[in-house]
Amino acid sequence: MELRSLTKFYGRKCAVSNISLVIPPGSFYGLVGPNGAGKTTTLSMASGLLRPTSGDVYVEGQSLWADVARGKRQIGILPDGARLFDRLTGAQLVTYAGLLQGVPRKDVDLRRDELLDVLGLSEAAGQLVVDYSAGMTKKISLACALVHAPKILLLDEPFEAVDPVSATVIRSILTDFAAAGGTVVVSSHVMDLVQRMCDHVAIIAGGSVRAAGTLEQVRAGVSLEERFVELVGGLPQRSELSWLLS
Ligand SMILES: Nc1ncnc2c1ncn2[C@@H]1O[C@H](COP(=O)(O)OP(=O)(O)OP(=O)(O)O)[C@@H](O)[C@H]1O
Repeated sequence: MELRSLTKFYGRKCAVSNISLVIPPGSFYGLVGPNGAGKTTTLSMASGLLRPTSGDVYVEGQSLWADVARGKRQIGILPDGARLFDRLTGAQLVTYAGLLQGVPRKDVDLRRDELLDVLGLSEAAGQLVVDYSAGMTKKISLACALVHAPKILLLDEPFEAVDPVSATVIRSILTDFAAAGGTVVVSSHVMDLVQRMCDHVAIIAGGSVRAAGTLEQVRAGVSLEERFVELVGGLPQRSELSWLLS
């Protein structure tokens, strides 16, 4: 997958400016950056959810935005704060996602049950998604992203609100997926996690790429967190908050 000169304006606000990234097949790619850096906007444009102001995304050399429906069949998406059909049960939602992607009914049934089991959601399968916790919602969204067996996974904050056991399960699913030749892109604020999990990383700040490449290239001999602070800027001066501490 390749992002070429992606730019997004929201009205007069430039959220993403000329972002280009080459994401090699089979890579586990981390997208890190401070709040408001443009990670969600970038991932949304890369997933076919948000039309770029300019630039394009190429999947296996073909323009995503020339035929979004075709591109989306190859991509599994975990959008940040996505609106789900949350009056469906978890099982119904995954079934719906699979059928929508054209997966045969018997395969959907099999994959859904396996995904719910692996993600620890079997018991909640018959519960409405609106009644799920934040972590359960994240996991059911991930099941929806995986059910059509895409080649590329674009996951916005997949570990946010997820308990440590589920996070380990998700990490191992993603690692196996990448080892089998699939491409995974995750955004995260957790540097340690990205450093342990990803083989490539891009640091984004202020809507543009500050560093990108293999983890080792970007780290340049220090920890990812140190490199991040170095590139994004130092810690802001904290006011005394005397009113809070008195
Ligand atoms: N729909 C929108 N309308 C206007 N501005 C927006 C919109 N969505 C995002 N922005 C702005 O674009 C910039 C990038 O936002 P984005 O959500 O892509 O950042 P992010 O890196 O994902 O942040 P976070 O880590 O906090 O989730 C921010 O300044 C944000 O305020």
